[in-house]
Parts: sequence; structure tokens; C-alpha cells
Amino acid sequence: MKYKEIFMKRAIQLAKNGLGFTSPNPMVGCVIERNGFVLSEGCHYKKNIYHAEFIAINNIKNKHLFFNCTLYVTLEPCIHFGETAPCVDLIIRKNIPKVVIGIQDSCEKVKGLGIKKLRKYGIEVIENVLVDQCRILNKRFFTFYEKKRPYIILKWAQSNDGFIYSKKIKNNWISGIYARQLNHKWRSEEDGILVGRKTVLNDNPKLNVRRWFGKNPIRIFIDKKLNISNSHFILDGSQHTIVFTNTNKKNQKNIEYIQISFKENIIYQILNFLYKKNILSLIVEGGKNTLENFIKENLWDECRIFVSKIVLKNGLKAPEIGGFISKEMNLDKDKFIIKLQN
Ligand SMILES: NC(=O)C1=CN([C@@H]2O[C@H](COP(=O)(O)OP(=O)(O)OC[C@H]3O[C@@H](n4cnc5c(N)ncnc54)[C@H](OP(=O)(O)O)[C@@H]3O)[C@@H](O)[C@H]2O)C=CC1
Ligand SMILES: Nc1c(N[C@@H]2O[C@H](COP(=O)(O)O)[C@@H](O)[C@H]2O)[nH]c(=O)[nH]c1=O
Ligand SMILES: [Zn+2]
Repeated sequence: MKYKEIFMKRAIQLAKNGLGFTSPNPMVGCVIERNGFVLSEGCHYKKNIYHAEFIAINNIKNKHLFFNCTLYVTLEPCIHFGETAPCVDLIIRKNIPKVVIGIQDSCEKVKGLGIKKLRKYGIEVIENVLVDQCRILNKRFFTFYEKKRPYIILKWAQSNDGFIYSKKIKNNWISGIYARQLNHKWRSEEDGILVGRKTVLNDNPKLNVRRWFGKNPIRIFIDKKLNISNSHFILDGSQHTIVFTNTNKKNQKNIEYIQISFKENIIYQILNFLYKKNILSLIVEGGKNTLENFIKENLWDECRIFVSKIVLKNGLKAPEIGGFISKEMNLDKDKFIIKLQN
């Protein structure tokens, strides 16, 4: 690995500490290097608190150390006033002579303007170092700004012979305990989790994060005629929940009822609403009909399938999906497959 890539790799590693906590902001990591040594590091741990560059820069108390140093950052530094002051201005003020950037920001407020301003002030800027890795790091953020919708992950568990449900299985659990735990980790990383009405009726899911540490995603479900009764966990008000319905209903504690038209395609309306709510990512956990509606519209970015060793012979067939396998791993008695769009 080349010199620049080594420090950028470390910055990416630091950025990953923010997974599940930074949305709607991106995950960002920063390293300040001088003569081959790391002087300081920072990462954006949580939305509304310091940016990675701010932390790394403010760790350095001796201003003479900025002479001849290089700041590595996974994403173009910000130029706008948000919750914090622009990082570009801080870099200029500290006389940092060189900035190495992983990838340009896609958000309209920044989008190359940060780089332009740094160069205007005579700072040497090197762009696109480990650009592909920096893009994957913030796949949710880039999809949100470029496609104007959340990053969509479809997820289900299936038997070895391809069924997602059968009367034969106890409590509807196909995958094992480790897969369930991993699934809770996955939930903690996304802003929203969506299921269809029949899944709520059949499984009475909680859709929270209880087998892992982290925040709960916003629960979302489709219930055209408001058939789901308050006795279901999903309407217990324990976490923010959104119900997409045909019917006009007043919001309750932690429950938002959003009226949409079922005469038109509802997936686009849901995604549009979530985009306006700054929801960067969505995990769709079934059932078959709901997943297939996303697949039909080609509205997905990633698909995660748990494949169990059990054989069911009949039941509800798993959805069919294209894409290519990017990862396949064994997890105790199960296997999981991650597919990406071609
Ligand atoms: N193994 C696994 O990973 C999982 C298995 N399951 C299993 O799957 C089964 C449920 O799946 P399935 O029967 O397909 O039902 P779904 O859970 O997908 O719910 C389908 C219903 O949701 C509403 N809906 C969903 N998408 C749309 C859309 N685009 N437009 C309009 N309405 C929509 C409709 O409600 P309405 O009828 O009110 O119009 C539709 O009938 C359960 O048995 C459950 O146990 C569920 C999740 C995961
Ligand atoms: N059956 C099945 C899954 N089912 C999904 O998990 C939901 C239940 O969530 P919770 O109530 O929070 O535990 C259920 O409604 C469905 O969306 N998931 C899996 O990883 N493996 C499985 O075998
Ligand atoms: Zn910033």
C-alpha cells in the first residue's frame, strides 16, 4: 500500500466508529500526519456533535505542529454552517498546508465547494484517495443525495429449499440465534425498518434492537385499512413508528399515521416521505409481498438473506431476486448471503 493510502485507510477505520449514530450526517474519519507519524485522529461519532476534522485539529495544542503536516479526511470537508462551523475555515485558520480527501461530498451545500475554497487559500488538495472504499463507507449518504431516496436493504430468512414461512415451524423462526443477533446489529445501523401488514398480523414483531447495542430504527408498516389492533407490539408506542394508510387518523404517542393514495404506487410515496424526513436508510424485513413490490420496482440496493439448513418442503416461497453475490459467510448453522445490484 502506498503512503497516502495507509493514512486514508486509518481514517476510514476511524469513521466506522460512527456506524448507526451519525445519520443524517455521513460517517467521517480524519488523520493528521507529519513526517510519517500520526499527530492526531478524529471521527464524527454522533450527529449534532463535532466533525472528525474539528476533533483531530483541536487535539493538537502546539500550533507549530501544523507546519508541514497533512490532513487526511474520508469526505470533502464541509463549507456550510450546520450544527458546527465549517471545517474548511478551521483548516485554513490553522494554516494546514496539505489536505488529502477520500471522496467529494454529494450534498448540494458542499459538492466541490469545500475543495475549491481550500485551493483558493493555497492549500494543496489531493482527491480520490481510496475513493471506492470511501464511497462504500457512506453508501447510505451518497444514495440519499444522489437518488433522493433512502438506501434500501431487503432482508429475509429462508429454509434450505427456499421457503420463508411454513406452518411447520415453531414461532416462525427459520434462522438460528446468531443470525438473529446479527440481524439486530443490522437493525441498529439503519434509520428505518419496514414490514407489510400480514407480517405484523402473523408474527407480531417488535422490530427493535434488543440483542445488540445501539439505537432502534423507526418502525414503519403498511396498513391500508388500519386493520392492525393496538394489542400488537408495533403499536405499543415504545419507539417511533410510522403507519402508511389510506385512512385519516390522528397521531398518537410515538405513532405517526401518514395518509397516502393506494390508487397509485405506494412504494414511491413511502420513499418520498422518508426522503423528506431525512431517513438515509431502510431495511425491509418482509414479508414476501412487500419485498416483491420493492424488487418489482427495482428499488433496492442490497439484499441480505439468511439460509438455514432446515428443509420445509412447502410454505411461502422466498422472493426471487437478481443482482450478484458480494459476500457469503457461515454463521453457526446458518449461512448469510449479501447481494448487490448489478
Ligand atoms: N422468513 C422471513 O424472513 C420472513 C417471513 N415472513 C412471513 O411472511 C408472511 C407474510 O408475507 P406476505 O403474506 O407476503 O405479506 P406482507 O407481510 O408482505 O404484507 C402484505 C400486505 O402489506 C400491504 N402491502 C405491502 N406492500 C404493498 C404495496 N406495494 N402496495 C399496497 N399494499 C402493500 C398489503 O396490505 P393490505 O392487504 O392491507 O392491502 C399486503 O397485503 C408471514 O407468514 C410471515 O411470517 C415475514 C417477514 C420475514
Ligand atoms: N422469521 C425470521 C425473521 N423474521 C423477521 O423478524 C421479525 C420479528 O422481529 P422481532 O419481533 O423483533 O424479533 C419478523 O416479523 C420478520 O420480519 N427474521 C430472521 O432473521 N430469521 C427468521 O427466521
Ligand atoms: Zn465539517
